[in-house]
Amino acid sequence: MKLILPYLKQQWHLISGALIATILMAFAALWQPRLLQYVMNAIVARDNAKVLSLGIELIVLALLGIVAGIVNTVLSSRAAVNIATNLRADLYAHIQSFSYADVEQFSASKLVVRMTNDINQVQRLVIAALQTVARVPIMFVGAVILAIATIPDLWWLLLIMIVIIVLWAAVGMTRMAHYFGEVQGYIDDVNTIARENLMGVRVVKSFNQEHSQEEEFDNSSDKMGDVAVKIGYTFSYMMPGFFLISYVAIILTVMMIGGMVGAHPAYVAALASFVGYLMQVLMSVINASFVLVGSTRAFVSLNRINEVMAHQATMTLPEGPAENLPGSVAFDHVDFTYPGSSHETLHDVSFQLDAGQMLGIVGATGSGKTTLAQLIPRLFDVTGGRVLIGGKDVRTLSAATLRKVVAMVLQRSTLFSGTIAQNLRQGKPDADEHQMQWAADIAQSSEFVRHLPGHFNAEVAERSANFSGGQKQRLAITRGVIAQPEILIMDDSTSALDARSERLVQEALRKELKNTTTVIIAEKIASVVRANKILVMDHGQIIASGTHEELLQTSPEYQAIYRSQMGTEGGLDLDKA
Ligand SMILES: Nc1ncnc2c1ncn2[C@@H]1O[C@H](COP(=O)(O)OP(=O)(O)OP(=O)(O)O)[C@@H](O)[C@H]1O
Repeated sequence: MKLILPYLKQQWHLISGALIATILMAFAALWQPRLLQYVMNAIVARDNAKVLSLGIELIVLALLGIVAGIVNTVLSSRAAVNIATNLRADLYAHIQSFSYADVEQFSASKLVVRMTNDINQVQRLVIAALQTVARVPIMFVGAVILAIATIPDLWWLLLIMIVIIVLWAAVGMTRMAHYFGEVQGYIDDVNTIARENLMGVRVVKSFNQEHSQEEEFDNSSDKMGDVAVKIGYTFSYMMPGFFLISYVAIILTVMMIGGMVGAHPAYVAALASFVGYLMQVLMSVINASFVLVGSTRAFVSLNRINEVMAHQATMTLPEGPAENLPGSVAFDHVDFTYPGSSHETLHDVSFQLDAGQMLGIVGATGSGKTTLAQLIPRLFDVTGGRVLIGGKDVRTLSAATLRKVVAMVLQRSTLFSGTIAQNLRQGKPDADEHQMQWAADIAQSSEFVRHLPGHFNAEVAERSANFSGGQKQRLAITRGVIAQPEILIMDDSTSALDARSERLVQEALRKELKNTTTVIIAEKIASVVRANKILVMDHGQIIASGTHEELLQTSPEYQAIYRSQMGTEGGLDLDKA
């Protein structure tokens, strides 16, 4: 609740208007049975003039109720939408401050559900609350008082009906609250499965996995459906139960009044009014229980949003302007364990690289190459030792400095929907066409961009589905080099390029980015053969380092990798490199 209070305060004018309107609605509704009673009395007394004036009063009251209802709906919807929009914007901004590890901890699809479904629940709660929170207590208390004032002798009947209805509502509500909590969990599951399947649609299709994926989705969806059926079932017996209780109360009222008419003839005219109040008491309890049920669902959502909002980014980068730093890199006895993992992924990693040098990293799959590289732009913090750029611990560098000095190109390059130019400007916001062309020439992407309609203004589809793997990698390299970073990390980012293109990229990098330090993670030895230093990784440790020639003499592991690639594309290419 604390989470939503500031948002409610921001909308106080709309909320006050909605509450005033709902209070007016309550009073209009409460007065109607009483006026009806007066009309009955006037009819019995054959006072036509009074019947007419009371009739007009009834119509005016009904109109007032309708207008107040419309005003309430408009204002409460607007307040709820504003609150949801502001909350969503703040949630999104907060998630943006998360480190890579934080996003992994929650999982991307769960964060999306928080921003969509959970916020919608809160929006619905605000609307329901503004429509009922003030009205229900007024209606309930007012109807009870007016019912007793109408036929004081039947106070006990009213009391019994209220107790039974409240108990009945409590039984149903407890069940519903439980089911709604369950549904929310299943929504998360269904979203995760749908997201993974749709994002991996090519794999699903190529492995003919549609059927098994469908089964998995259906399984979770069925569980959600089962709970929804239970919710429907609970509704289906709760509502008739409410009406049964009220009909029994009405029959008892009529029977009781039948016995009292002798002593109180006015009770006949009061009957309709009393029954009207009985129904209003009933409706107040039903409305209150629905809002409470709805709010348990929304409170689950609020808690889930709060969980994200309360999560402080595990890593914050210092604020400050972008510094100029030389591109030297040093690892000083670095240990690293992934958050939540029980074993060290990197152990005692130390090496030094001067500005402008090229570092190659090779090693078996899972040996820690990517992990090592991720520590340079500080995607994660070391758990022991230090990573230094230009002689400074990366933990002391501002976000602006780190982003300016280091660019990282990943194997699975992510391009965003929009245009090629927009994607390239993520690397350099003020990049002009000339600079784009220069970077594209280095990354060997100018040839295919030239053939696209609109060239750099060509469209990039969602998940860059309109580009091949090699084209995506070339564009990602273009984005990486466009700002001429001091340090360029290429994590297996030429794997989809043919040997000739890869060699051309490397030659262009050497020629155009002479002062840039390059860190190249590669499967193929041919990709790193010209490096000033090559690290051979195994189980999170550097087991050998040196130049290609040195390693061929000294490292059996390097020799083994080299031999395994002889005669392959990489091995053949090595001779030409
Ligand atoms: N986000 C993560 N959370 C927990 N463990 C991880 C995470 N990412 C990687 N690992 C683990 O860390 C180890 C090193 O992974 P890393 O990706 O650095 O290897 P790699 O040498 O780059 O492998 P490859 O050549 O296959 O890309 C692996 O055992 C992997 O399972």
